Amino acid sequence: MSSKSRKIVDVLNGKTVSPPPLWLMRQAGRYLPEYRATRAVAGSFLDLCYSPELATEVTLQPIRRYGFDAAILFSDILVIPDALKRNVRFEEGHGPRLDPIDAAGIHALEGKGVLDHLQPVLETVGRLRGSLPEETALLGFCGAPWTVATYMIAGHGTPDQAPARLFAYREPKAFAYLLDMLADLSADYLVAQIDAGADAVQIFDSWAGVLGEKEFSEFAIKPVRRIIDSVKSRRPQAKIIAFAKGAGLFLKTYRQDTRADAIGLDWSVPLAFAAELQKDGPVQGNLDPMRVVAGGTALDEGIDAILQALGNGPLIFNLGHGITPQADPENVTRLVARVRGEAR
Ligand SMILES: Cc1c2[nH]c(c1CCC(=O)O)Cc1[nH]c(c(CCC(=O)O)c1C)Cc1[nH]c(c(CCC(=O)O)c1C)Cc1[nH]c(c(C)c1CCC(=O)O)C2
Repeated sequence: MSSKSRKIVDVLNGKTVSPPPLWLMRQAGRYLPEYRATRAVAGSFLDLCYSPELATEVTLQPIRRYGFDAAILFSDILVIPDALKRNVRFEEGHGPRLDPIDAAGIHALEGKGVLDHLQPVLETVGRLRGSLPEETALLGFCGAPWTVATYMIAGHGTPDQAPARLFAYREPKAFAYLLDMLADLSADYLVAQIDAGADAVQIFDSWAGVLGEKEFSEFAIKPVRRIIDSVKSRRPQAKIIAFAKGAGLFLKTYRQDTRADAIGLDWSVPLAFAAELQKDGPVQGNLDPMRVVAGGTALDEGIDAILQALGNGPLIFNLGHGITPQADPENVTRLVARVRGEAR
């Protein structure tokens, strides 16, 4: 690798970097006109995910425009269920749809061909490492088993993941089998992304916040720990960010028990608590994406509060969840300048 170190990797190694490096969850997406233009010629959303040429292009778009410190592979957490033949599709205005799975379906899942199916995504990772500026980190990712399982069981997004919570109580054996299988496939997938050129990987547990205490331990911590142990046993240098949205007070034990190098924080995490969490290691977050829609002083004040509370420790500046399609690209320009201290 290069002699120049990538700032996000430095932070993941526990260093304080000032100003903090930044990237935004969902930084390649519908708020960007160039993304919408590529999306329009790509066919379906999954066609875009499986086209190394177009997926590379949309990954690079926000890097060209804003010079973020990291690019995140353009793909989706649902490519694993797609590789498991769950008939994943993205319908305009409806979000993802899958064939809902039951206990018998879970035991019939066939994991063998999954990495072959994901070969185009791994090719995208390799192309990206060859096209990115030397100083820009490349992040790979996967969904956490709990969040991926919620979509597989319900067959679509729901406000509270009631179908998956109910299934977990009624069919504990099948559910545990599904989480273990997703964890093992995800670990293999992350190792392959690292080998293809990813500097670090993020595990997205977007639905961790609907779990009770015991369930958080069983369904959020345990499978993510299984992924991290598996990846690190094979690639000891691998750096892993774990983002459990809505995990609140569980975040302290989440970091300790998953052994993630950094934890992602959503915007509901109080900054004083975030500073406590930062004493145990690097944190990433946590601006409310609506502040990027609002712009102006709402944006500036949100940024300043995070920098003040967390800027003197290991921090990767990010949003508390993905940027939304309503965000004005000009507000992102303003955000980048302010985080980098160019606008105060
Ligand atoms: C739960 C989840 C999914 N996908 C993902 C998560 C976890 C993070 C989160 O909670 O946001 C992760 C994801 N999805 C996407 C990325 C790309 C990388 C990035 O820029 O962050 C990443 C990291 C692209 C995408 N994934 C999706 C889009 C929009 C689809 C389009 O362009 O037509 C993008 C850019 C589609 C998607 N994919 C998913 C949903 C619920 C949707 C529909 C929501 C929507 O329409 O905004 C599942």
